[in-house]
Amino acid sequence: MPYDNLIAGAWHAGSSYGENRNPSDPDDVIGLYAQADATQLDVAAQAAQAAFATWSTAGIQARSDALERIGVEILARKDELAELLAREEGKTRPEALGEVMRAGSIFKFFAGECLRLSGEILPSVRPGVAVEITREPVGVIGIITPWNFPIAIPAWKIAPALAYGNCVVFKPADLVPGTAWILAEIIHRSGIPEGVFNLVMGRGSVIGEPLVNHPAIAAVSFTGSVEVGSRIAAQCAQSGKKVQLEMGGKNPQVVLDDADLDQAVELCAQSAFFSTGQRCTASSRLIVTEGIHERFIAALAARMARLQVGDALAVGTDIGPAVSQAQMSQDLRHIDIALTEGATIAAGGTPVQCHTGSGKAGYFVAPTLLAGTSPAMRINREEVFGPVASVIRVRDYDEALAVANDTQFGLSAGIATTSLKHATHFKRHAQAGMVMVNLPTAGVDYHVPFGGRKASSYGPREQGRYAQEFFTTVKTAYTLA
Ligand SMILES: NC(=O)C1=CN([C@@H]2O[C@H](COP(=O)(O)OP(=O)(O)OC[C@H]3O[C@@H](n4cnc5c(N)ncnc54)[C@H](OP(=O)(O)O)[C@@H]3O)[C@@H](O)[C@H]2O)C=CC1
Ligand SMILES: O=C(O)CCC(=O)C(=O)O
Repeated sequence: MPYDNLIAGAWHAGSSYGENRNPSDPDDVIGLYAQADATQLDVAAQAAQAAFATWSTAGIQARSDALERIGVEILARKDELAELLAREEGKTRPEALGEVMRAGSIFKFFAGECLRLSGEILPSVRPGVAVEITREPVGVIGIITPWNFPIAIPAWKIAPALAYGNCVVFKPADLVPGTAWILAEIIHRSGIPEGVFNLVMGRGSVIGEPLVNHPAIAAVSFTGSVEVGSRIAAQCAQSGKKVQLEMGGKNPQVVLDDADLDQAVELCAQSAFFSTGQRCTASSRLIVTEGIHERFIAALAARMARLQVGDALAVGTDIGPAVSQAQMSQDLRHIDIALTEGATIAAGGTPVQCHTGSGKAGYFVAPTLLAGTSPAMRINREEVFGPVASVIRVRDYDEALAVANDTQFGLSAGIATTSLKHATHFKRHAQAGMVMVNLPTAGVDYHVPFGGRKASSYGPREQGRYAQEFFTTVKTAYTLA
C-alpha cells in the first residue's frame, strides 16, 4: 500500500512516490511513500494557517487530552514502531525501542506541560497601571527533521508546538518516512481538528525552501546538517521568522589518568559507536591523558572486538548499518583521510560484508578507533556521523580541556575522572550546551533542555519547559486601573 501525505485532515496522494529501503538489507522495500511538490506544500501550509484560530483558542484541556492520547498510543504500539524504526534507519531493535518510548514520554510530558503555562503580573513604574506578561502561540511551525532519530526528534518538536497552541507542517527526512507516517496517523486519530497537523513527505531539495519561505509559516524548527541549517537561518532572517536549529557535533570525551578504566571504556564504547555513531551527541574525539593512554586504547579495542555488527533486527546485534550507501561512503572516506594524515588504526577501519537478506550487502562499517591523531587533523575537526572515533593524547587536564574546546562545535562534552576538582572545573569551563561527568556524551533525558553552543545550535533550546521559549511569543499588556 502506498503511504500518502496528511493535509487538512485527509490523506492525499503525492505527485510521485519514493521507495523506503532497509539499510541492513537494501533489497527489502519497506513501502512506497508520497513525495510532495511545492503546490501540495502550499495547500498544507494554508490548511495549517486556517486551523490556527481554532486550535490556538481550543483551551488547554483539549490540547492536553490530545497529547496524552498520542503518547499513550505510541507507547501501546512501541514494539511495532520499534521494528519499523530499526528496519528503516538501522538502529538495533533495543535502541529503536528506547527511542519510541522516549517519543511517547515526550507527548505525555507536554500533555502536562501545557497545563502549566504561566505568566507574570508586575507592578508598573506608573501609578495606577497594571502590567501583565503572557505567552501566546507563534502560529504555524514548519518542522524539518533528520533521519537519525525518526520519531524522537519529530516528537520533541511537534509535541511542544501543539501543546502551546501552534499548528504544524511536518517534513520528515526522506530516508525514514515510515515511522513519521505512523506518528502522523496516531496524531490524526487523536481528535485534533483538521489542518492543525500536516505531514508533507518529500525531498528537502524540492519542498524544503518552499516550506521555509512560505508566508503562512511563522517559525521553523530544524535538525540536521550545518550546511542546510545555516541556509535556513539566512532565509528566516530575511523574512523575519523565528528559527531554531540543532546541527552537528564533534563531541569531546576526556579521559583522565585517575578515571575508572572499565567505566571510561564502557561509556566511550557506548557514546562513540552505539546507534552506529549516528548521533549529533556521539563522542568522536577521545582526549586521553598520557598516564592511561596505552591501557585505555588496549581496553577499548578489546571491548570493540566484542561488538557484534549486523542486521539491526537480529537478536544480539550491537551495531547496525549506516543509514545509506552515501553515509557509509562518508564514514569510509573520513577513515581514509585520517590515515593519509598519519593516524593509525587501533580497531576496525573497514566495511563489514554482511548479507542479511538474499541479495545486496547492507551498509555496514566496523566500529573504528583511530590512534595517534592530533587536534588539527580533519578527523578531529569534521563531523563523520558514523561509528568512528579518534584518540588524542594529551599531557594533563589543562591540555585536555583546551583540546576539548578547540572545535567549531559545542553540543555535548564528557569527562571520565574520579577527581571532584577536575569534574567541577570541566562542568564550568567546557564550551558545550551539555556536559556529562562519568556518563556518555550521548543519551539525554527528555524533560530537560537540549542544545549546544557555537555551530551546533542556533536559537532557543529544545525540550523540557525551556521549549516554550521557541514555541510561544511573549506579550506585555498594560491596563489603567
Ligand atoms: N545534528 C544532527 O542531529 C544531525 C546531523 N546530521 C549531519 O548532517 C549530515 C547530512 O545528513 P542529512 O540528513 O543529509 O542532513 P540534511 O541537513 O541534508 O537534512 C536534514 C533535513 O533537512 C532537509 N533538507 C535538505 N535540504 C533542505 C533545504 N534546502 N531546505 C530545507 N530542508 C532541507 C532534509 O530533507 P531530505 O533528507 O528529505 O532531503 C532533512 O529532512 C550527516 O552526515 C551529519 O553530519 C544529520 C542528521 C542529524
Ligand atoms: O543523544 C541523544 O539522546 C540525542 C541525540 C540527538 O538528538 C541526535 O543525534 O540528533
